[in-house]
Formats: sequence, C-alpha cells, structure tokens
Amino acid sequence: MSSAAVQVSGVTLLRQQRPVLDNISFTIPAGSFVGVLGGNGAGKTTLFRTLLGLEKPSAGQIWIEGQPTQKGRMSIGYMPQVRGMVAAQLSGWSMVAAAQQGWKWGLPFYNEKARTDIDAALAAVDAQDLASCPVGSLSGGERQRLMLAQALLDNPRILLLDEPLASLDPARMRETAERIYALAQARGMTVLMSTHDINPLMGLMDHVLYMAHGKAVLGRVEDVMTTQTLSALYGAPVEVVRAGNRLFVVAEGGGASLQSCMCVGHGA
Ligand SMILES: Nc1ncnc2c1ncn2[C@@H]1O[C@H](COP(=O)(O)OP(=O)(O)OP(=O)(O)O)[C@@H](O)[C@H]1O
Repeated sequence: MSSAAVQVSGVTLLRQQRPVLDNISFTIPAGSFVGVLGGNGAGKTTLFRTLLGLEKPSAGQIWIEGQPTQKGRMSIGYMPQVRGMVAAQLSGWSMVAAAQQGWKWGLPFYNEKARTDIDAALAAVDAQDLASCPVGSLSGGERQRLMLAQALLDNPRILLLDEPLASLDPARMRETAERIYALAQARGMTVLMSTHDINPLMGLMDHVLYMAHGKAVLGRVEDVMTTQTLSALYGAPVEVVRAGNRLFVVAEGGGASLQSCMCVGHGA
C-alpha cells in the first residue's frame, strides 16, 4: 500500500486568468479512501477533471499510478456530478450499459463479455432489481447506485466520485458511503469522494483533501480539520468548533467566500 495512486505536483489551472487550482501538490497512497471537501467553487470538480486528463493544467504534473495522466485511462472510474435526467424510459441496465467503453446512448449491440461486465457492475451495487426498471421511475438514490455501477465498469483501481451523496437523506448517505467503502476494501481501490457533508465518511476515510481558494491540503482528519490548518488554507480566521461528536467550520465575521457553517463529523 505504499505506492502512490495519484501524485499531483505544482498543478495550476487558470480560468479567465484566475487560478482555480493554484500550485497544488499532494500524493495519495494506493488504497486510500479520501474525502474531498471545500465550499462551492473550491475546485473539486475541476481537480477531478484534471486528474482524468479532461482539463489541461497550465503548470505542474500529474501521475496516475506512476504514469502521466491521460484521457480515457481505464484504471480510473468516474462518477460525475451532473445528474441531468436521462431518458426516462431507459432501463437501469441500459443506463449502466451506456457507459460501457465510453459509449453514449444507443449502442445497439453488446457482446457476451460486455453483458457480463454490466451485470457484474449492477450486482456490485445491489442493483440487479433495478436493471429492468425505467430510470424515470427510480428514486434519486437508486439512480445514484446505477451511476456508481457505471463508474465500476472496467474494474477501475481508482474511483473519482463527485458528490455521490448529494440529495440523499442522512441514512442513505451513510449506507452509500459504507457500500463504496466496502467495495473499495474488497477490490483494493483508491477512492476520492467529494462531499459537502463529511459526516457520512467519518470512520471510513483515512485522508481529507480540503480545498479553498485554489489551494489544497491533504492529511488525516485530525490534522486537517483544525482551526490552525483551515485558517492557513483560507488565509483568513476560520474556527473549527467541536459540538458533541461533530465539528463545525465557522468563518469568523462571515467571510464572503467561505461557507459560514459547514457541519462535519468528529474524527474517528
Ligand atoms: N466550464 C467552466 N468555465 C468557466 N469557469 C468554470 C467552468 N467550470 C467551473 N468553472 C469555475 O471554476 C471554479 C471551480 O469550479 P468547480 O466546479 O471545480 O468547483 P466545485 O468545488 O466542484 O464546486 P461545487 O461544490 O459547487 O460543485 C468555479 O469558480 C467555477 O465557476
């Protein structure tokens, strides 16, 4: 477990002359389970897209399992944040199948191996019973399970999950996080999961990657989720307050670009 799954070195990415990623560096050991945190617009999605080779940094380098990143790498599974409604009449099986080998809707033929892989991905997220259901009839949580199945196609060694817990109720959040964790453990996958609520990941993740103002800090929960570390990251006074077994990140004086109160759990 000592090899690096993801290495980011001095990466800067500009949008309209503004650094969305500003000279960030971190190394994620293989097999890690990482919660990626940060307010709206902190750059979480941009980071994922950059790791996937879909966005080109203006400076810096990225290695995935020791190789320079490149578009279409099969070792990475990606669950994007966008959840536009897919064709409502599409079955769950067809929705997962649509992601096979990067094809979009309407691939007319799947060979036996492709069918087996799709069935296996559905089984991995306990979604066999959703295979024949029209996607339009499914709940948000059920659709998210299908999206997770899509990300598992090709048996990736690294999973990038962009807000997979969004719009789930608290019980489903924890259940989904545990499902992903169990899959990662069983398959030895490295997981980076962005979220606005760290609670469901408590006791599961071994690292936090906290992003703000284009900067990022990676470390253990108890090292990152501190007043000192987050104040340094934001470049402004930020207080991490414990209340029972929960943590709150509070911007002193209501800083404009910081979530005024983000509820997070107490480090495991
Ligand atoms: N296609 C784009 N063109 C221009 N700017 C963009 C584009 N996509 C994102 N941005 C900007 O880049 C910044 C980072 O956006 P990003 O989506 O990576 O943040 P995020 O942390 O994922 O946010 P959220 O939690 O709201 O999803 C934001 O200021 C956003 O407006």
